[in-house]
Amino acid sequence: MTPPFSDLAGLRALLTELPVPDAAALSAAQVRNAQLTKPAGALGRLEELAMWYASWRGTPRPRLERPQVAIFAGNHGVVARGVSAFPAEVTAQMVGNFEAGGAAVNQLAETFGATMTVHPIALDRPTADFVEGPAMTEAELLEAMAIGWSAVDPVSDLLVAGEMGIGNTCSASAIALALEGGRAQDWTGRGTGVDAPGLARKSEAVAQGAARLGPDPDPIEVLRQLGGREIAAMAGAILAARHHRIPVLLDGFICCSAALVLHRAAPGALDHAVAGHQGAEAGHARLLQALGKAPLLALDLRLGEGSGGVLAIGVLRGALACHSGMASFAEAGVSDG
Ligand SMILES: O=C(O)c1ccc[n+]([C@@H]2O[C@H](COP(=O)([O-])O)[C@@H](O)[C@H]2O)c1
Ligand SMILES: Cc1cc2nc[nH]c2cc1C
Repeated sequence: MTPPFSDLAGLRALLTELPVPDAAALSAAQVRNAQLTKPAGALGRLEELAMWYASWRGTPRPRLERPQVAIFAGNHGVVARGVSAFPAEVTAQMVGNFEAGGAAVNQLAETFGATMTVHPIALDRPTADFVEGPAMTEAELLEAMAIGWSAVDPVSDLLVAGEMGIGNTCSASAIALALEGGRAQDWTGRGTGVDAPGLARKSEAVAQGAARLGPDPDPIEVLRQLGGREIAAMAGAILAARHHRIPVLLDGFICCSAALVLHRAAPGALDHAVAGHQGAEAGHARLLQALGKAPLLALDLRLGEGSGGVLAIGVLRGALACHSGMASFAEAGVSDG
């Protein structure tokens, strides 16, 4: 679907008029939750999860039928500094692997019944090295965000935004540092497994890139200056999902850096999103704290591709099956204490 913005002013305007959850569906779901055959609260966070989902879908007894995974790929100029364990050509090679069905996320998407689309963005045109200057022009940022927006199928009932991009943990760390502050080392991890000298180069690049922006930078400008195309596309996709009232399961460190941009640009911009997992990348736990999100899973993943978000579909599906399928005390003839 064509994005309803063609310039930064239009994008900023959208962030001020975000759809809100359906209050009537939420209260009906709360009433239903209280009547189900279990001790109050016994399904723990599954109860919250089901009611959250009901509120965004506008129905007290929802099912999850059309989950969508959208994977975005981009290349990064900063890779020339030796900040990744892998060369940049792996990005395009993995896109081929996604298209052929051979990546981990293909198997996970199939396991959890999600459709999957792959969106390589200008792989032959890496972003500029963000240590030296802006990673993207305004037009490039808008193009990438529009690709993300358009990738979201309005009839889907769940979105997982995933990514592939050699060097993108460096970009994600710089975004986090610029928006949250602290020390570059706190936000910088090993990504695909860079060695100690590479980690030192990466941390230095993160520090220098964020320092270029000065204190309290504008979040959308941070995305343009330090982001990658796939990160901008994920931000566009998460925003589109909000527009269509499609709940989102966030993936790993890079996905969460895209989410952070929206979170800082507009309070509540991630109310339709839940953290699918907490990964092993240094900085992800801190990033989730900054987002105020508790993860559903913690499996030490550090893959990206949307993998942790897709795995969490199973948890959400379980929550919805209980909420929408269980009998009430009255229906089952069980004394409600
Ligand atoms: O999602 C994560 O938390 C995550 C953590 C570490 C690595 N990755 C993936 O690894 C790639 C980036 O790693 P790097 O070392 O090249 O910056 C990129 O393709 C990501 O999908 C992803
Ligand atoms: C092989 C490989 C697969 C990936 N999937 C996501 N990021 C990746 C990085 C590499 C290097």
